[in-house]
Amino acid sequence: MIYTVTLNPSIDYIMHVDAFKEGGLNRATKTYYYPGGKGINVSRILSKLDISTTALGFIGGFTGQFIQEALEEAHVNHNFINTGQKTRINVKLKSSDESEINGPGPEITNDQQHELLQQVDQLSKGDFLVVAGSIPKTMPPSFYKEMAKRCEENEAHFVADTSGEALEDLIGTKTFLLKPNHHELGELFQTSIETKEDAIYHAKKLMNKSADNVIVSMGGDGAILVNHEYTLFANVPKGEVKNSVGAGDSVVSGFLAGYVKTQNVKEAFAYGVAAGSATAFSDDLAEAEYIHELREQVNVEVLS
Ligand SMILES: Nc1ncnc2c1ncn2[C@@H]1O[C@H](COP(=O)(O)OP(=O)(O)OP(=O)(O)O)[C@@H](O)[C@H]1O
Ligand SMILES: O=P(O)(O)OC[C@@]1(O)O[C@H](CO)[C@@H](O)[C@@H]1O
Repeated sequence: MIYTVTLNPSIDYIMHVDAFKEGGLNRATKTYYYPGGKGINVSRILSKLDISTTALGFIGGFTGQFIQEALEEAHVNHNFINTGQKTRINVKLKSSDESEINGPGPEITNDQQHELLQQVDQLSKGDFLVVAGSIPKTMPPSFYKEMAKRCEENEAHFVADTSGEALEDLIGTKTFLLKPNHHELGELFQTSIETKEDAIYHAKKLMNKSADNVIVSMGGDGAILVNHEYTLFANVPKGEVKNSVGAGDSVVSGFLAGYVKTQNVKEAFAYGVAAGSATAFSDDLAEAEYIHELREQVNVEVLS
């Protein structure tokens, strides 16, 4: 089973506005509501790809109720802890540019944190736990590391798509996959990543003997994967980028779906990149058929 954790889920409220004017009255031409948060997105795509998944995390209020109902409609299992406070709404404004306003999220008590850790303790050997997204301010940045340690004890695979202090904290902790984008990797090592060589050098530093695989996505410039056997580069398919929300989450889902189906890291990597681009070229998260179609356009090169 692949479990995902979203500590700070959201309703993603997508607003399309022609020629947005700051400080003026703008009227949206189209609006959409989606269940959001990075872990939830990973679960939604896995489910589209017929991979069994359960979404965990904290949820509450009418917004939390909406998310649970939307996940049920999409046949995504969930087992959230109720915070008794409203889950946030994140605004994604699509005009000539994409702008995002993400809410802060609720306070999570020590008891609620403990309850989530107890759920993680129930994982079995071979399960996957994917943690992705921001950590609410009332929780320690080391919370992901605590979950990773518990996964190691249970022989479950730990996967993280995070940045900043939470990512730094995972260096030296056993993980199956880390997936920063090149900006997040640069920020971690206080540098700017301009080339794939820069990305490879710093991905290896992040891998630091304890991560099995590190993927660094570089938007339209492709992606690299390093592990203890080889270094790979994947191109991205060509297309019109419509939506970056959830593209990074799609890379993680595609990789895991490919890995669970084939046990082959190269194939999983190609599938992850195809899934990322399929979402980037769609209005919402990608559909399975489109991911399969784009997979044919992704070539994985073994660099060393
Ligand atoms: N211009 C593009 N052309 C094709 N694919 C793209 C493009 N931009 C992004 N993608 C796809 O989306 C994936 C993730 O993009 P990116 O590297 O920007 O990660 P991210 O910043 O984590 O994503 P997100 O914007 O969802 O947070 C890429 O690996 C690629 O598959
Ligand atoms: O505020 P966070 O937790 O960093 O990111 C949350 C978020 O922007 O990430 C997802 C896309 O990756 C969206 O569904 C959601 O709104």
